[in-house]
Amino acid sequence: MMKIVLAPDSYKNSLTAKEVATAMHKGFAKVYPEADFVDVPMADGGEGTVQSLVDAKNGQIITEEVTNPLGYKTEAHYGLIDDGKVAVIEMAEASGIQYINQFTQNPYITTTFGTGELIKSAIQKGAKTIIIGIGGSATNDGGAGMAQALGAHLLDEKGQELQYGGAMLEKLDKIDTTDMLPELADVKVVIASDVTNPLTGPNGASHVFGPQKGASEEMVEFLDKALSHYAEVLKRDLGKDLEQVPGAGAAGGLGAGLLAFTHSEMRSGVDIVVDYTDLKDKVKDADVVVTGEGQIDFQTKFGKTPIGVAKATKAVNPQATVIAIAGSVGEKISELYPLGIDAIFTCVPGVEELSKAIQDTDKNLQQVSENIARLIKNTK
Ligand SMILES: O=C(O)[C@H](O)CO
Repeated sequence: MMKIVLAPDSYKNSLTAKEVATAMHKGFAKVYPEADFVDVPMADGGEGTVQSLVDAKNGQIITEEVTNPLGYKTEAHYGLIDDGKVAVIEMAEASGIQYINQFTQNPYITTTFGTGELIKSAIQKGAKTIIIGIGGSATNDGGAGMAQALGAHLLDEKGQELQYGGAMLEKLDKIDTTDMLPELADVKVVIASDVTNPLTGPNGASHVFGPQKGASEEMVEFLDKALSHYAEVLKRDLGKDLEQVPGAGAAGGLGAGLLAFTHSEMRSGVDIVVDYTDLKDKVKDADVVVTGEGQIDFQTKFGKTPIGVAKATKAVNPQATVIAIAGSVGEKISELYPLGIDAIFTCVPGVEELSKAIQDTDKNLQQVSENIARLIKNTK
């Protein structure tokens, strides 16, 4: 029997990954009603990762009141899967750039405290592994707020707790971890970072991502020095030398903070999702694997979902046909063929307003999926 696996990412501002998979499934089922279908919502550690993993694994969404980057209360969500043993968190839920605007943005004071509160909530509910997608942040605090929410004391010369924000790190004199959540010792943190920048320097968090969070040139210099000082104290007090580690500069240095204060490792986001959804097992006897994302172009090769799905499939089943369907197909997609995607299609039927294309995505995806299935059937 024909086996067809539908393993797309979400289409941003349009459909969740589960909804995309369902639309593809419906289109293929018109031509192959008897086929063995497996829908696997996918993600790459970015926006939508919590929803995709919760959908793929029949998990649960948890809502918590936490501190937003500006210090106000907000509601944020994370996921629990595998009977609550694994939590899935997107840091932007609590500490993302959507919380600031041109009037309120100020990376001197924005904090990752809320991300720490989400981690704490998950641990208190029994999670032993935390998958955390980092990026899209409003912060430049090196994950200091996150560490404080988990009980670390970041003290100044007078032994006073540092206030929120990246600028305060300049005053850091001592780190005391004795009051940190004891359960942290048995928790593994798996970090999916959106970039590989180091913590400091010209390619570091402050220089590259500070301006988008409201840092002027002068602020960038100050924040970079503050993070460098923070890195020195992390090295001295926790024995972790993180300043130039790839990904340490992600999410305003939250990468460094997680590596310093938790038992953690950085991995490619899509590889994490491939593992937790058992994708390789599901595709190993598949005839056709369909993946996709809202916009596909040569940049997809830098760790986006379709390439992760294609590589995972070809590693265990080189004979399978891997097809990608996207809303928009951009430049140099030929760079994706040697990486395992056999053919790429757009689901947009013609020149039209973006809003219309977004509105019709479900219908259009079904249509193109049916057409692809008809072609496959005809050539078999
Ligand atoms: O949050 C940020 O600073 C950017 O997305 C890079 O991680």
